[in-house]
Parts: sequence; C-alpha cells; structure tokens
Amino acid sequence: MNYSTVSHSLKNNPMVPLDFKSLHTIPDSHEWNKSIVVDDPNTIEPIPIIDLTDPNAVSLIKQACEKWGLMLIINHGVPMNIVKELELQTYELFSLPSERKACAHRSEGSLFGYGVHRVAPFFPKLLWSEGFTMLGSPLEHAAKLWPHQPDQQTNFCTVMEEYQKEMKKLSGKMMELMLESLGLDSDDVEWFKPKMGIDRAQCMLQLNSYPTCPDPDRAMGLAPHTDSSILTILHQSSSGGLQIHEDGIGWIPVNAVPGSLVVNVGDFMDILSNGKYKSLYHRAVVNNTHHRISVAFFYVPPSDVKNEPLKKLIDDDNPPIYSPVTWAEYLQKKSYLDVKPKQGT
Ligand SMILES: O=C(O)CCC(=O)C(=O)O
Ligand SMILES: [Fe+2]
Repeated sequence: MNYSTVSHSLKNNPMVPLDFKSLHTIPDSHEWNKSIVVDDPNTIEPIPIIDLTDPNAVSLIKQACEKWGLMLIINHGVPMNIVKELELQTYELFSLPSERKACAHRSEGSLFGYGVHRVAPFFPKLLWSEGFTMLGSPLEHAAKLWPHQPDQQTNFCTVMEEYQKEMKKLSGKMMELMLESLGLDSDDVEWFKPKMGIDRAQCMLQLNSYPTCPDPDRAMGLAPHTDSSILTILHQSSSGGLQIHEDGIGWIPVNAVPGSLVVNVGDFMDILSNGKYKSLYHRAVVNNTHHRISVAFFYVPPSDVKNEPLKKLIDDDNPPIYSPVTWAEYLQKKSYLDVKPKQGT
C-alpha cells in the first residue's frame, strides 16, 4: 500500500490518532469532563524516591507498594545517555507527518505499531495522544516510517533495542526486590529463575506522545486505567503529566524528577501478592505549552502461564482473593471502565 492509499483508508478511523498539530480547538469527539487534580498537592505526603543502592531499599519498596502502588527509583543503573537518546528518537517518530505515521499503523488484531493507546477503545471519548508499541526490534515499522532514510531506521532500532535490554534487566531486578519485600524469592514463581538465567516474562515497550493542546482542561491525554502488567517502568519527559488516584483524596500529580524512573504496581503483582500490593490507578493529562512524551515498559507474565496468589501468602486467615488466570484470559475479561481485577475472574 502506498502513502496516499494508506492515509485514505485510515481517515476518520477512530483507531488512528488525529493530526493534533492542525487543531486549534477541541473537537466534540475529544472533549472530556474530567475530575480535577487535588487543590494543593503540597499538602500531600511526597511520593517516595527510592535509591536502589540503599541497604534499606527492600523495606522502602514494601512501604511504597503498600501505600502508593508506585515509587520513583534512582541509582537504577540505566545510563542517562540511553534515556536521552530514547527521548530524541521518540520525538523524531512523533514529529513525522500524520500520513507517514499512518503507514506504520497496527494491523488488525496486532498489538504492535502506531495507533491510539490500547485503553482508548474502552472509553466513549477519544484521547489527546498517540502511541507506538513494540516487542523487540521495531525494524518492520521503522522501514515504513523512514523508507528513504536507512540510517534513521538503524538509529531508531538501535536505541529502542538498547533501552529494552536495560529495562528487561531492571524489571527482573525490581521483580526480585518486590518478591523479597513480600517475604518471597524467585523459587516461588515458576517462570522466574534469574539466577539460572530464566526470566520468561514478556516485555513490551510503549512510546506515548501527548501533543500540545489548545484547551488542556477539556481534553484527556490518557484515560484512567491500571496496567495489565506485573510492574511497569515509566520515563516521562520533564513537563510531567502523570497523575495517580488516591481514594478519598483524588488525583495527585507525579512530577518528573531528573534521573529517576517511575515504577508502578500492575494487575498481575496485585494477583500474585493476593491484593497486598494493589495495582495503581493512573492517567495522563496534557498541557498547552509542551509536546509531552512518556515511555512505558510493561513487564508481563508469560501469556500461557496461570497466575494466582503465591502459595506462601495464603493461609486460613488469608484465603486467595483471585482465581488462576493467564495473561491472555485476563485481557479478554478486563474492562477498563471497571478496572480493578475481580475476585473469581
Ligand atoms: O504517560 C504517562 O505518564 C502514563 C503512560 C501509561 O500509563 C501507559 O502507557 O500505560
Ligand atoms: Fe499505564
């Protein structure tokens, strides 16, 4: 399919992001009446920043997972030059003309390539954002994005692969630390034996773009959701925009702290921990001065393995609150409008 056929066939398809640059007002399709952020975020306890080299890291992680479902980590071992390159390449992709990005649109039934965020189809209004999802090398899509720039294809793929390698290492480490914080270790998870070089987790990288918005209060960057991962590692550009929900308080902004990465609890850590660590309900908002980007790395269980509360966390006083479920089954059942995983599902 050539450039013009692609752009014609995808026009007016709600699964294809709008050309946001050309919009000076919010179309009705994208207008949200969203609940606002807490009045004075300074009155709220600060979100923990955990130094992974701190000898008390495990107990700090436990507190953060129990109270917030989220933490910022520093001294995580990911070289900052790779993060910088990741940002540059992400902007490079999303700055392409809409018609060019549409050439790398996800094919029917596929999770990978360019398009709206995976949660978008579950909401009645559209989002002020666009995304690109990959697993391993994004070469096939890079060739469609930059057909006449082989060097740019190579640069994009090299940076994305390098970052995924770093994230896979860091996720394995976070998984070990979180298990330890629950009084467990890798022997308790059948597919996770890092000391023997076995980590069968699936890993997905999601680039998110939130173009500058003419009326940010009436638009939504990314609708409230929980992640269908065990844990997620997020890098957000300096303008911030991530918000988390605390029952009884409301939406709290998570500011970008240079050099840190955000780690949040996903639905499958909630299941494995038998609800001790709740998955984080979060959203992203937009602004009228900066084109914001974020990059989320989802650490997901192997799709064919049944996940259930880990045996050592179960006794007469703590019966399992979740039934065994594979990732694939869970995705079929999950509804983002009612996001918390349910007992018996
Ligand atoms: O952009 C953000 O801050 C959040 C991204 C996110 O939650 C996701 O991709 O699942
Ligand atoms: Fe998310």
